[in-house]
Amino acid sequence: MSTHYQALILGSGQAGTPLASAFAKAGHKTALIERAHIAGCCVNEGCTPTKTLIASGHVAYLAKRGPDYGVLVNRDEVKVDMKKIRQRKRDIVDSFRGGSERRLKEAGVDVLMGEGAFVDERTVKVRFEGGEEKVVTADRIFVNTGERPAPAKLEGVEKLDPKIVLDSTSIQELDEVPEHLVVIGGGYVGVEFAQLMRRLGARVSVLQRGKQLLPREDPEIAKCLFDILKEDGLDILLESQAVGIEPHGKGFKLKYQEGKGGPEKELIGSHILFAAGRIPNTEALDLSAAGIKTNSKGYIATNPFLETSTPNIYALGDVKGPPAFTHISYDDFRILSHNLLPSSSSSPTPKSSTTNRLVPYVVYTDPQLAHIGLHEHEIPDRKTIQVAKMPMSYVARALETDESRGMMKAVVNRETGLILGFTCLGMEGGELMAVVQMAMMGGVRWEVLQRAVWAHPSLAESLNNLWGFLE
Ligand SMILES: Cc1cc2nc3c(=O)[nH]c(=O)nc-3n(C[C@H](O)[C@H](O)[C@H](O)COP(=O)(O)OP(=O)(O)OC[C@H]3O[C@@H](n4cnc5c(N)ncnc54)[C@H](O)[C@@H]3O)c2cc1C
Ligand SMILES: NC(=O)c1ccc[n+]([C@@H]2O[C@H](COP(=O)([O-])OP(=O)(O)OC[C@H]3O[C@@H](n4cnc5c(N)ncnc54)[C@H](O)[C@@H]3O)[C@@H](O)[C@H]2O)c1
Repeated sequence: MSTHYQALILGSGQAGTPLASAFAKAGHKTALIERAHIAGCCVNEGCTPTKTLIASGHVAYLAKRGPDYGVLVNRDEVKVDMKKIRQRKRDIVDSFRGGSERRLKEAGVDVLMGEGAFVDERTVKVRFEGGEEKVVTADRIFVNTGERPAPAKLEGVEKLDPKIVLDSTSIQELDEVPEHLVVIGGGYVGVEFAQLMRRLGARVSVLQRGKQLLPREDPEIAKCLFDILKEDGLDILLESQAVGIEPHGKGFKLKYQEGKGGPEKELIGSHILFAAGRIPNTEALDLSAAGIKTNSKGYIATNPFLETSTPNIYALGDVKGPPAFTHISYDDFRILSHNLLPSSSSSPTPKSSTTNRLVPYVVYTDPQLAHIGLHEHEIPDRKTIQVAKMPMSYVARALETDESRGMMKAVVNRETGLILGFTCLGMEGGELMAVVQMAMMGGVRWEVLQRAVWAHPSLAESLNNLWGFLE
């Protein structure tokens, strides 16, 4: 016999988890189906653990730079304890996940720890670990099943010891620093882990297929990050493609083509990290049984109200395609709870949607790469805009801290003075970007920021000076 729910959530991601609590608290009979762990990728294998590990990497980096600040340590004696670093990461993840589990329980959500698959547009079958199954039906179904790392695709990879073939999840469980880590892919995952492992003491080589790191970023910013990572001792091979791999001692020999049409070369490494993108968790769902359409890349197609092609089925977070960020998934939760749960306010508000949503993000390299709005290359008519660029070495706070690598760049509308986009590759770039985000949200012209009184010596103070570079 099936159990009927008013709201059924598939996947405990960054939208589904709070949505389940919100529905349950509003008095709806609600269930959440999760096949691996409550709180999804972000908490268990994404943002939380990586930013915790990166904090250890930052301390290692600063410890080695002690003498630059007059703090006398022997650079060569700075050692890392990978088991301790991993335990610190595990503890923080456990505590965050525990918080999510507790909130679901307190809200009265039925949590079903198993894999969900559609039977039809109202029915889902849950398969539990032991093989038992349960059928549930629901008035509304929300899919928040996220993505996972694209599988390692390289001729010969199956012959390697699986312990040295890593993805963004397994690399976080290493108990020692790799001797020579080769990273395939220079996207967000690739650059964050590459710099982290270098700081912890590994030799690191990055193979990036495209002609710049982080292909979606402004080329000038990407080049600036490239130079910073090179300065930190990373080998970065652009326009390079892995061709094949074979076991070599305890590690491997990687054959790759360097540069477009360049010669075939070899690289000896101890561990290989595949960071060449992520794929949606949709196969297990049997979407066709519920008539849910996907786009050409396999992501669930939704309209701006997050409705799928099947009435009363919604998709949230990464499973509906990029941008794939926790805060975007969380905003999907906000949109649906606003549209579907009656508000306590007496005056009705318009339906929320994803239309014109601002998408800020931060890549947690050091310095951080933070961005919001449009890039210069995304604006078709160059005559309508003005661009300002300023090196971080003009920022007093960055100089005083001796973390002045990087640059910032803003794009404004020439006529209205409104800010269209802002990037900061600089220390605490995410915090500075948030200041500009506020201005963009409020429709504040750049001149207002130029004239504002900012506390000295804050990073925000640089917003007095940046606009002097508008060309
Ligand atoms: C290494 C790494 C670092 C990242 N760092 C950041 C960062 O710093 N900042 C940021 O904003 N974003 C970051 N991200 C991206 C971020 O983690 C995701 O955008 C975020 O987790 C949103 O995911 P989601 O809500 O779509 O679902 P997810 O968090 O992916 O959760 C989906 C859940 O669904 C479950 N599931 C899948 N299929 C089924 C099924 N059939 N039945 C039941 N359950 C199922 C999965 O087990 C999972 O728990 C990072 C990602 C990675 C990999
Ligand atoms: N700080 C953050 O917010 C953060 C951190 C990590 C991940 N994420 C999210 O996760 C998403 C996925 O990140 P990702 O880095 O896995 O994917 P990605 O798609 O951003 O980057 C993959 C990179 O690999 C390269 N590539 C692909 N195939 C290759 C090959 N065969 N050889 C060499 N290079 C190859 C691509 O050119 C690209 O640069 C991101 O887009 C982001 O939304 C966010």
